[in-house]
Amino acid sequence: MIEAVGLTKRYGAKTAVYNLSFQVRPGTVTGFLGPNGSGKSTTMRMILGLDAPTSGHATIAGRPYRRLPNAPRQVGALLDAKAVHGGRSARQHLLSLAQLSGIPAGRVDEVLKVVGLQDVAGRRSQGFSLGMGQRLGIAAALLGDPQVLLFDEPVNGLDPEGILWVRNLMKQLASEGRTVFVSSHLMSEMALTAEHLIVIGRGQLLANMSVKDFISANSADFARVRTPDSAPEQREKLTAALGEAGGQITPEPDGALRVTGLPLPRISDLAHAAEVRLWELSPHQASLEEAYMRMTQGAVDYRSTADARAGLQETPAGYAPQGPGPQGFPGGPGYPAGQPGMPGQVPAGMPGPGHPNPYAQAPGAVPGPGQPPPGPAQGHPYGAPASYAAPHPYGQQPAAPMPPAAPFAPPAAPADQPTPHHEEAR
Ligand SMILES: Nc1ncnc2c1ncn2[C@@H]1O[C@H](COP(=O)(O)OP(=O)(O)OP(=O)(O)O)[C@@H](O)[C@H]1O
Repeated sequence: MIEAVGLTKRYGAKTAVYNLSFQVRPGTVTGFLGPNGSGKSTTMRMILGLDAPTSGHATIAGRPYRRLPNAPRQVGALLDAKAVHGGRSARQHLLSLAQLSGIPAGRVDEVLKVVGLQDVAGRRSQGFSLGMGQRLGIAAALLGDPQVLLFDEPVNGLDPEGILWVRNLMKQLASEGRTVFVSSHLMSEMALTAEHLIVIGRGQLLANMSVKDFISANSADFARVRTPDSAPEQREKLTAALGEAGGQITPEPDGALRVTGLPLPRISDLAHAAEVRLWELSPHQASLEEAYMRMTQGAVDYRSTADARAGLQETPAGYAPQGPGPQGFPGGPGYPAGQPGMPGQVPAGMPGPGHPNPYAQAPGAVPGPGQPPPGPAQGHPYGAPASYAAPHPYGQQPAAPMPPAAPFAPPAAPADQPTPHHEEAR
């Protein structure tokens, strides 16, 4: 199990992670979601002992990573697939990692097969595509057959076959009783891969709950209603009737109406009473992506000008932006003990009032209790040391039965291709 307790990380004036507490349990895939810059990588680096927390602590199997006996044999991680010596072949790279951790060389070919790189194992990794680099990083994480695995954006750059393979691999690793903690920006993918979610925004915990609960807590159920396209007056009549009955109606781009606040039978009765024919009356629930966008909309640092959230509904009624949150939300039932409740616990730099998410709507946003003023720059270089290579684990057990991936059709690049100096410097 991975546990974070009150994790806080400041880089000078920047609070990257604030008072983050959660547990990642074995046996399920736990997704780690958050907008760009929300602190996911920083959190993973603190768990892996690569960054020192400003306060709080993180443990794996009850101990800080650096105090784990045989840490490299217990924990595997993919943090940065590019942290590979480009002049080495995939096999050489894995062999050097294996040697450092006392892993038998035979394990290298096993993991190369698992990730589908056996046919390009002799190629220099500088010629690898993004997806091949990801596979090599995953191979390194699996090298020690570890019980605890952390993957930062493992499907980055993978094609659909690769994404499916990663999904199945994560699930299999979890089904073997391992702890699998995986960050991703692909919400649809996370919905298929993870059972549990930890969502952060601007370094703070936004949700810690099952995918199912996350979607239902963040989605306003709505009905789609369509009247005959050839009769716009019917649509207007229905809009008026539903509005009078207390429904909220939003036109959809295809001419349908999105109705909230009225149950389906009531909509049907109102349409009947108004003598409006319906071509469609269907119940809908938001996808994980929509639920995620709704939850994090006040905690996004970097946003495109064409707002992808256009068309999303306002915060659903009953979302309880003030007072106790829903199950698993800050201040709500099931929320992890020791987390700051809502309101008034928003640290400096967090969104202020008016944002439709739990933190942003907390009245009187103030620095967190006991939060010291920003300290001097911490001087933790973000890119150093070689990140995913940090925990190069190995378990003495025989290799876990993992499904091999389809091998790559190797690109035509000679194995002895000279390595430009600047590439080596990566
Ligand atoms: N070494 C550092 N020095 C200063 N600021 C840093 C450093 N590392 C991270 N940060 C800042 O901390 C915040 C969190 O960054 P982090 O990389 O952890 O986010 P993330 O959720 O992993 O982002 P992404 O999804 O874009 O990878 C960002 O604002 C980032 O700029």
